[in-house]
Amino acid sequence: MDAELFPRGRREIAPGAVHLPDWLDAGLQRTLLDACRAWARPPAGLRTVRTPGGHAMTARQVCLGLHWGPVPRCPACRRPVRDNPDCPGPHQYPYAYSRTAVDGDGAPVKPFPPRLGALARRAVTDALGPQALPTAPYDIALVNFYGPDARMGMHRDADERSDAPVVSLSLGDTCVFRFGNTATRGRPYTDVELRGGDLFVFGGPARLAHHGVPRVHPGTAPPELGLDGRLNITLRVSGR
Ligand SMILES: O=C(O)CCC(=O)C(=O)O
Ligand SMILES: [Fe+2]
Repeated sequence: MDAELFPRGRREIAPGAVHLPDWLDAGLQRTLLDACRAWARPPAGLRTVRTPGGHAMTARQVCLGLHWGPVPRCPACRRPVRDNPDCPGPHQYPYAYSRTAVDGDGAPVKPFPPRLGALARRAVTDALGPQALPTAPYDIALVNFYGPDARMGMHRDADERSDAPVVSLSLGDTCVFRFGNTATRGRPYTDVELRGGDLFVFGGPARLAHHGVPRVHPGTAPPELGLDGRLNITLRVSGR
């Protein structure tokens, strides 16, 4: 028997941030995993992202719709513009969206599949209600693959021009998802266990909250799925 001591149900982690356990049924998890495997293949496939500081992110990533990644450093001062607001260089942000895998093989980004847009709208409706649906369509997917030692540091999803809720789907291994506040990368935050099949949506006052993945629990994926590791699919509206 595998009874939960504390049954997992819908939980509001912060105003506008909702965790819905077991939102994806086994068939949809399988379908999404197969699709992720296809999206991960070149051209414009899975890559290692380097931060503007030069560090390699441990979660590897592939983008659909628009490619998210670091822009080259400012040619004038060689520093990310975020660190030097007076820099005369042409770049405004250390990360930006582009139509090609600029920090990968340079190929055009794969198109955003309409069925992911429909899934995102269903997710927002279930988590936050139909009034939270954006007028603009969902048009960006980031697929993150986490091996046993991969993590993601605290950050905000702040490169979009839309305040539409972010939709996050988990497949495979369980992780600790840290959901914090809009002001700092530190406390207060809440650690949420995200398992394969779970949905997490953050919008409204939580849209620009810091969040990250401090830990993945290797070997916790449901064996029947056939995924060694964790996949996260993050769906966003670019507002372009
Ligand atoms: O893997 C996750 O659950 C979070 C991913 C994330 O925050 C991102 O891609 O911006
Ligand atoms: Fe994020």
